[in-house]
Amino acid sequence: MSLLASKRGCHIWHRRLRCLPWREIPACWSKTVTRYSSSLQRDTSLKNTRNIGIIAHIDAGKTTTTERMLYYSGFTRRIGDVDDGSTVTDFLPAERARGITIQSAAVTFHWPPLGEGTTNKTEGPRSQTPHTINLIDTPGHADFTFEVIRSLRILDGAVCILDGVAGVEAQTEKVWAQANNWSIPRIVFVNKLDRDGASFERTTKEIGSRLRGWPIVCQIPWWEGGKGRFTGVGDAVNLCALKWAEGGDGKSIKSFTLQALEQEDPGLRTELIKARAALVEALCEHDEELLEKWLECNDDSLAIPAQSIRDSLRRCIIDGSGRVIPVFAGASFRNIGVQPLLDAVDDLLPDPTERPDPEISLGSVNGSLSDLLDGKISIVPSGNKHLARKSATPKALASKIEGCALAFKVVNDARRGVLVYVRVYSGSINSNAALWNSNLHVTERAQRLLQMQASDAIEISQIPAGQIGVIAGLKHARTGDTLVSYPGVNPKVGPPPPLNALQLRPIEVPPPVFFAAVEPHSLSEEKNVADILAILLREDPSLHVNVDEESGQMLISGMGELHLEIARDRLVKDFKAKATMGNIEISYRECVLSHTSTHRFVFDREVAGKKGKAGCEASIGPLDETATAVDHTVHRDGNAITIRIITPSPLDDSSAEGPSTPPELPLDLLQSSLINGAVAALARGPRRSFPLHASHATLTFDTTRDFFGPETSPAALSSAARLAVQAALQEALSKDAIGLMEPVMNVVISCDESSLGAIVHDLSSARGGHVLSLENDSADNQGDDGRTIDPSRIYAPPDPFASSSGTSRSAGPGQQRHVTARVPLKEMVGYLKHLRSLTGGRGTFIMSVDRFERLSGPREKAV
Ligand SMILES: Nc1nc2c(ncn2[C@@H]2O[C@H](COP(=O)(O)OP(=O)(O)OP(=O)(O)O)[C@@H](O)[C@H]2O)c(=O)[nH]1
Repeated sequence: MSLLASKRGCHIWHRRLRCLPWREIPACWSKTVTRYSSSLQRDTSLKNTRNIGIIAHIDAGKTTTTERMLYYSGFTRRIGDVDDGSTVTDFLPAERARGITIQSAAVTFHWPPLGEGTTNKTEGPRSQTPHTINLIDTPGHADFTFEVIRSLRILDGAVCILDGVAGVEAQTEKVWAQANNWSIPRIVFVNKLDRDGASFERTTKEIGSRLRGWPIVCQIPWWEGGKGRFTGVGDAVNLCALKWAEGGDGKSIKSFTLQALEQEDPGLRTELIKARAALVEALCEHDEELLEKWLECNDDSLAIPAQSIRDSLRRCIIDGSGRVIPVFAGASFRNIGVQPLLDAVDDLLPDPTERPDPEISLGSVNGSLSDLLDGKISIVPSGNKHLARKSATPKALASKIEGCALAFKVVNDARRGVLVYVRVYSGSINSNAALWNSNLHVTERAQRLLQMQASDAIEISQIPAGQIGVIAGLKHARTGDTLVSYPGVNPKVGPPPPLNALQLRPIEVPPPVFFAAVEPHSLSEEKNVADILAILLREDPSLHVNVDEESGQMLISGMGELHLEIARDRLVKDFKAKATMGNIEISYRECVLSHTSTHRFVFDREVAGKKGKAGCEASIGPLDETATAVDHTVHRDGNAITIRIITPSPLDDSSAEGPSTPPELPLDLLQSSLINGAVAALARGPRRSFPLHASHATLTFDTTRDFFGPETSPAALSSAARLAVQAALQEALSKDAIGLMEPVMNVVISCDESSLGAIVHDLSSARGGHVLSLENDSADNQGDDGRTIDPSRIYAPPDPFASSSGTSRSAGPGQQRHVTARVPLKEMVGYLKHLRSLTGGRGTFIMSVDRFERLSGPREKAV
């Protein structure tokens, strides 16, 4: 019924304007289809799968665009609205209340919708075949950058949405650079072109100057009559223009050929021909194949088939270097431009098989997953006599890996419990498989596998390599953990070492710089609050919780004020914990200024009704980054911990490397127990209870002296290590050798030339900052790989409103400047308000932790 109605509406629209027949517009752009269900056969072919993310600055329109994508794909029956809190992807109450995306939501849909398009086509646009699109919506606020990075590493491609008014913003640059690091192929969508002050030309030039790649304009905006309402786009790839019906749901679109444009809008036609020439010329600079085609066509850029251009665009972006950036235009809020953008996702972005092999780490060994599976990485540890004797080859050991997946998101679902989103990298994860968590060293069963559609789910039996899915029922897995299916092993010990330490695409969690105390309202509520915090930590590993051993006080720390405010909302409003969160304060650090003597501690106490006894010796000093690591050294939270195990000289096996520990105390268990104890001691400094930083603890365990048979349990070892390190810290305190450190931020401020002086003065005089650089958009822009982007060589259609609205920012007082500075975090608290007043509301900034710096005398007193 709705299908008929929508078609009829379109026909009327076509007749009235005497343009092209209905069939010229891809059917999928306008039909309403029913949502797919588990009974429908899903196209799981990897060639037709796109794992993509949407990245951008806060408020650029990611959620608004996603909602349209879901609507046009037939996934939803109405368009959700960010402003009235009815979106599908922002489904946490805190997200809906604030209108921002906090956690990236993953959603699967098809484009074109299933049942449409031609299947099994061997040539022509890929977008004529239904593709499974796994879409990850990522947050744009700087406090959640870590969430973006975590999502980025599992993506095969990304759509970067820019606000056509604000242009390229600081956060976009930051996420763009991260996407370069992960080599993610990208296309850009310039959104909000309906708004006053929008400038496609300026934004395109900024893409060149600030994102440091060559923008290739694939679509140009269509302003009604050249200067009127934003009504559609000119498509330089397919040589046509698309006009959206005013005020509709975006399904009524008229297509005009170049010929039809002669009558409809000759100005647009002329510009479209220019755009095609510029597109071909720019691509030919990067792609020999297209150059040959162009020569074959006698240098006639209009004669080159659209498919050749699509293929060339694909080739140019597939390496993920960002050197070529296809640019599309639209206004998703007005429902303009989203369907061709979806086509571009199918046509230009890669499928999982076209992506580079994921990197892995196995303890200290790094490599790629396929090298591991092909037996090219030596994984038989020389000290492991058992494996060596069985002459198990690396290939034989690795080939037993049935599936390997990365948990990229954990969500607590009110109905289904904790859901773990995974991307599978090899083999498959099967329902009910035993999964070894190589971060936590536990085995868990994948009780149920689901395909998520934002808040809806379909049960599936398998998640194959290349796909994204959800595992329900896991009790431990956290965001960022690697899960390995390795049948036939003891669930307690997992795959043979070092496979039990296999990590996919490991990333570092940045240090938290704000903290707040969490006070449960009653003693009986303590356990509940601790459980809820544990779920929040599983969801977001950039949150940290420390419980003070002595006072029992819980401290939660995170990346920014908003980050902790959201954690508080989740705790109190979503989970209904009876607890109060105290003021959000800066998380300073303590550091050890000189080396202490060694302190031995023998722990001898009953723990949970079991006797525990273990000894350990510890000393601590400042961290020397230049020193070469000896013994077993690990780095945790900015500190180093060295474990020395002293054993009687090896008796039986002179070829064995490393100390031979008592059989009931395997070396890795001994080391990890001691490390856990040291980490706990370093989490709370002796002077002001701030965590230690830049300190180096050395722990010695002498098996003849510190080992007491079965009583030396992991818990006793950790306690002995903690108390020995604490004793060393107390010595440092008594010698006045504990200093304070503060987080110093790397700040990038974007402002007009006219506010630059006031900002720089304020930063360096009032805030104790150091200005590092002052850039402008027209500066000589050299990319990381040394490529220089000359903005004057970038094609972009002229903006009809540029001169009248004064939006040009290329020269004069309106020119955009970017101030990079290092400023203590303390001086940046509440800075946005101040910046707004200095810049008449136009300035924006982003910041990230640069380092911790020792506080000087007067600043120390102010803490
Ligand atoms: N005029 C206009 N407004 C838009 C357009 N796209 C989005 N908006 C508005 O811009 C605001 C931000 O849109 P969102 O979709 O929430 O932006 P976002 O990028 O998801 O923001 P975060 O989730 O906070 O990162 C909302 O008020 C939208 O209605 C557009 O094309 N034109």
